[in-house]
Amino acid sequence: MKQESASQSTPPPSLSPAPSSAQPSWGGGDPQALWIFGYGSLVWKPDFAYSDSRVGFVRGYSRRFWQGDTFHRGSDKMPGRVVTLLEDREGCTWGVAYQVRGEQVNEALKYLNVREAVLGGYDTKEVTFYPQDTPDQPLTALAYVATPQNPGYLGPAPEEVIATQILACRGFSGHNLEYLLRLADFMQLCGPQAQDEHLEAIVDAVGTLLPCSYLPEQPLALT
Ligand SMILES: N[C@@H](CCC(=O)N[C@@H](CS)C(=O)NCC(=O)O)C(=O)O
Repeated sequence: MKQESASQSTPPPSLSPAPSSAQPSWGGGDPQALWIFGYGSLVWKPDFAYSDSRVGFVRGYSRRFWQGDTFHRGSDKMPGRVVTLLEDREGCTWGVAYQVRGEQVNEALKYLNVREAVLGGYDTKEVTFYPQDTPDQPLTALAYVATPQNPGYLGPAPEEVIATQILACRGFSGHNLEYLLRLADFMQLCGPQAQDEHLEAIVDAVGTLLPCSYLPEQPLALT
């Protein structure tokens, strides 16, 4: 379901995946393996054992801070804002895919079921993941996506409103601002080809709302 025009760039031609002849594989050729795609807190805090990881992207989805969170980064009275994936033909979302193998598979799924589904309202969805270094060898991965049907879903709001909510919320995993900035840090590390205008607009709005957070280029001369 397309709820707003695409606002994220797709990867440059050099990163575009190979023609459809390249078929995704669940475990990258290893029958005992499973890839799990993270695009929010899983990017910096997977908190499950894995055997391999890849930075890369999924196409056909845009990341949006449209999921409410009353446990990790918010409370019942003040739900925080965390990310989900919005189906968007022109969308491209960067994140990290983690390969779990053997006993790691069940351990990871049991852990994520509690963290993402029970506590977060996310469902699982199969996505095609394109590793940054080998986009012509896509992988099938499991992603946790919060759909509009889940009770915690908050849906679209102006980025300034989202920024205000993020600044006001904290939960059992920490402040909602930490969640936003850690994701922004990851996107910085991905390089210039990884753009997320929605995320950038929220970070800019936070900067406007928090002028005291402005750090001058040069260290202040302490008098
Ligand atoms: N499913 C997305 C988003 C996951 C996400 O951010 N989930 C929240 C649950 S509401 C979480 O685990 N938060 C832990 C934290 O904020 O430290 C991902 O793959 O990263």
